[in-house]
Amino acid sequence: MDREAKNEKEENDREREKGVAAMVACYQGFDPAAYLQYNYMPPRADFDRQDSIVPWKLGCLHRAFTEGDMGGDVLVDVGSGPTLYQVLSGCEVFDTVFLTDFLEVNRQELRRWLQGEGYSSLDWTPYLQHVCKLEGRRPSAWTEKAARLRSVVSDILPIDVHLPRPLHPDSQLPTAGADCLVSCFCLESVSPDLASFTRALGHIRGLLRPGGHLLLIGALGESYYMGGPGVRIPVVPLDEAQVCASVRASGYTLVRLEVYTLPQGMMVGVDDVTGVFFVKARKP
Ligand SMILES: C[S@@+](CC[C@H](N)C(=O)[O-])C[C@H]1O[C@@H](n2cnc3c(N)ncnc32)[C@H](O)[C@@H]1O
Ligand SMILES: O=[N+]([O-])c1ccc2c(c1)CN[C@@H](CO)C2
Repeated sequence: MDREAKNEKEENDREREKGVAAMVACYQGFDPAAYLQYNYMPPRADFDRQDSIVPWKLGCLHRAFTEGDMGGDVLVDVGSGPTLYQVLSGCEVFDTVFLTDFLEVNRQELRRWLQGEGYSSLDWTPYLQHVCKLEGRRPSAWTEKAARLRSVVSDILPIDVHLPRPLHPDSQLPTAGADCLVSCFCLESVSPDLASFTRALGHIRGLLRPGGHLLLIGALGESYYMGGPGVRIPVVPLDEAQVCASVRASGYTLVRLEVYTLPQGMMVGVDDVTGVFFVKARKP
């Protein structure tokens, strides 16, 4: 690499580090309870509304986890935040689940749920009941599903998707890697730009064994969201083509893309998201 190219690379690296550091600063005010209130209560989480976002997400995850092409023991959720919906189907398929997040406040929120009912900021019962219905079980089986999830969560780990190795080396992940990754509204919400989003996809790919699957849910057309009162967090605005290109450029085979377009009733003033994507991909 000649001197000029080396200088340009060093400048780009410095810019990238500044962008990532700025994102870290944005997240210092993240408020798990407020975030749950904004996004995981009606109308966005209304199980009686055909056009509600959360039932659409749960349907995508249920189909992806139960269509018969997944196997193994270990599921890792990347950037869990204070939410559990993303592993309610997967916990029936995998015997070991790792939840992960960058912030201790979110890891603490998840630990509170693990302690038992009534300790967490949101009542996840309607979610558990809805996924039981998707599985053809009676809604009252939600207590069995809650017990199953509590039994398979192996640890709640710190993670940073901007590191080439996002998890700490002694995180007890199998050497070969996880059998499945799920990640929802994380990478585009923590990356300063598209290149960083794509790089983070590459970093988490290293957590996955060859032949393992990635289930990715994220925001389309979003430039910011509120992570709490007065906590405005910038987001990389993505379109479908960029999502597919980044998934492929970071070394996955795209299995399918599903897209949800927000109706007016789902725009509640906490972000400017216009759609949600669901990607099922595979590490060759
Ligand atoms: C929009 S929230 C998504 C939460 C949840 N997965 C969901 O589906 O609602 C983004 C999450 O990314 C986490 N995060 C922030 N910086 C991160 C980083 N560098 N690496 C991994 N996660 C990060 C935040 O703490 C937050 O929980
Ligand atoms: O409607 N939802 O289910 C929902 C859930 C979480 C989030 C959004 C929408 C949109 N903003 C992202 C942050 O980038 C977080």
